[in-house]
Amino acid sequence: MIEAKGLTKRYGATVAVDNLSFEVKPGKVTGFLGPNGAGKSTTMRMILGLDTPTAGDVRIDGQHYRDLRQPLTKIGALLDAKWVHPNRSARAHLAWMAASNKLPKDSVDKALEMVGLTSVANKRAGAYSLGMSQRLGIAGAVLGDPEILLFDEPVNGLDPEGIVWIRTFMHRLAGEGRTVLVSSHLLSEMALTAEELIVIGRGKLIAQSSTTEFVDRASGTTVKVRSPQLDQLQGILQQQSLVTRIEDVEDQGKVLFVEGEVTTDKIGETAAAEGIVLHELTLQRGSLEAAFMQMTGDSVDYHAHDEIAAVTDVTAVPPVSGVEVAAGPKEDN
Ligand SMILES: Nc1ncnc2c1ncn2[C@@H]1O[C@H](COP(=O)(O)OP(=O)(O)OP(=O)(O)O)[C@@H](O)[C@H]1O
Repeated sequence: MIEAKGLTKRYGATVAVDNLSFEVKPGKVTGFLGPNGAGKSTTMRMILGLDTPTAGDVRIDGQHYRDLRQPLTKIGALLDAKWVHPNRSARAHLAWMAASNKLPKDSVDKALEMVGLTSVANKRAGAYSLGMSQRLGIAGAVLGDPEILLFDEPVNGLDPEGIVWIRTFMHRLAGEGRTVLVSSHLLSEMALTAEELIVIGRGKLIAQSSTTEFVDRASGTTVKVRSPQLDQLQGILQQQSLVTRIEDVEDQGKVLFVEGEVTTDKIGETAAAEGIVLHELTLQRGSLEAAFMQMTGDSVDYHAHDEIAAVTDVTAVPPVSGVEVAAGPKEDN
């Protein structure tokens, strides 16, 4: 488990992280979200002892990083996939990491196998594609078989196949009972990857909850109903003080939408009691993009309004390609 209490980091006049408290629990993938400059990387660096908090504290299973005896066996991290020496092979790079951390010799082969780099392990890392470099960075993170893993923007710049691979890999690590914290700008991808979320803005905590709760709280749920007796059903639901509207939907005809605190069970039972035929009864959730924009709107430092609008407009892209919420594209390396 990772536990931050009142974590604060100031760089001169800039408050990068502001009195941040959160917990990252084992057995789940926790997404770490926030607009550009929200303080995600600074927080991750403080967890790893690479930056010293100005105030507050962050601990890994009760200990500070600097007090861990063999850090790689407790916590592994991917912060920057391109920090490997370009002339070194993946195997040589991992062997050096393993030796300097007194890890068993077979840890290198195990890590290469886990990330699928065995067949190219002797090639120089400088010739690797971005996807292969990310895998090598992840191999470094899992080398010591740690219980806790941090990944800063692991899917940045990857193609759809690479993104799906990373998602599956994160789920596997969490399924093994590990604690997995992953930051990303790709919200639709995070919606598929993370069960839990920590959302920050301007260094402050905005929300910590399950992904479903976060989305439902910010954007609510709607029940969609298709029926040949829509007007009759609408009348009955309105008598129950439910908020309803009927819309013409392309290729579907008239559709009834019921908003607010309502379940498909309740509507189904009401319809059955009145002998109303239903052709469709579906719970519709808001998107993580919409919830994120709503919750972090005030904490975005330097978005132009038209940039936010542009981002909102592209939320219909397929899940795998994701949505970039940042004000500008992040560097791939
Ligand atoms: N070494 C530093 N010196 C001065 N300011 C810094 C330093 N590192 C970060 N900052 C500032 O702290 C704030 C938080 O930055 P940080 O990189 O942690 O945010 P982030 O959420 O990771 O952003 P991004 O998504 O853009 O990577 C920003 O205003 C940034 O400019």
